[in-house]
Amino acid sequence: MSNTSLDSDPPASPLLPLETYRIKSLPPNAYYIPSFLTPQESTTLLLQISNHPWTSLTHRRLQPHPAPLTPSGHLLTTKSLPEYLVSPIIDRILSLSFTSPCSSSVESGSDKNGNGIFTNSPHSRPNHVLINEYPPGTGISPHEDGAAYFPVVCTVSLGAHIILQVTPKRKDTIDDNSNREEEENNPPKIYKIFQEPNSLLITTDEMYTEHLHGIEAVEVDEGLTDKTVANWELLGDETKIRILEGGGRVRREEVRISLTYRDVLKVKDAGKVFGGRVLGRR
Ligand SMILES: O=C(O)CCC(=O)C(=O)O
Ligand SMILES: [Fe+2]
Repeated sequence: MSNTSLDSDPPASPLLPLETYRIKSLPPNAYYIPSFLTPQESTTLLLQISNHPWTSLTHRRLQPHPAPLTPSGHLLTTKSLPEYLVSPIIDRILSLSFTSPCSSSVESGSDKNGNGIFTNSPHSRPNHVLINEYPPGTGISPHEDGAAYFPVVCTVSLGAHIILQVTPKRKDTIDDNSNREEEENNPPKIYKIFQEPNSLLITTDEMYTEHLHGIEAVEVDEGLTDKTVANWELLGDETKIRILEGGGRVRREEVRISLTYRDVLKVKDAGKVFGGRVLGRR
């Protein structure tokens, strides 16, 4: 007789309405969900990821699923996302709701067309996942994700913690000396978001369109306090204790892997692209 309680780890905590996870100290809008995946789910996912080929960049590696975007920002493929990237992550993302408790629909995704984070996106769900691998001491330069995507990014972190730095985009001040002076006197605010392993970070709206994000290429993150970490209140107790005991310094001891879920606006079915002519819209 099988006893599932013996061979599975405890289920992920029921998801609460999105508002519960809002990072209140940030411009609108960002949400941070600790323990979005269970340790067992994260181990299984890491194993699946390791079975697929990586594209190597200078300091890090990545996997675009189901395919890389074309230079013009199109998703051109006949494939859809593999099942291990859909369940449980997309099901759970779609079950997150702005209005009602969503614990009963966590696995079925039954709330997906209600009042969720992808309700107004063209495909009503993420259709692309970029997996990035960061060995300790590596990062990603400040950038914006741009117009190829619906402005919602859902990032799952695995392996090790990382600090995402978010900063308002500079206004165009090239010929404006007074603005330049003002910016020199008031350096732009840098927000730090501490991403624990197995967490989900959602950024959207002004956070997506008016800010740059990046990760410093360091082995030790420093200056972390309840004042400098934007999502301090949403962190687990163990993490807070680790930061406090380290005097605001935390070493990145392991490789961190992120899965970035987005809805690419323009999708073309590679099977319908013929002689350079697109016969189907999606
Ligand atoms: O790894 C991350 O958390 C950020 C990745 C990122 O910014 C991107 O893929 O555009
Ligand atoms: Fe990005």
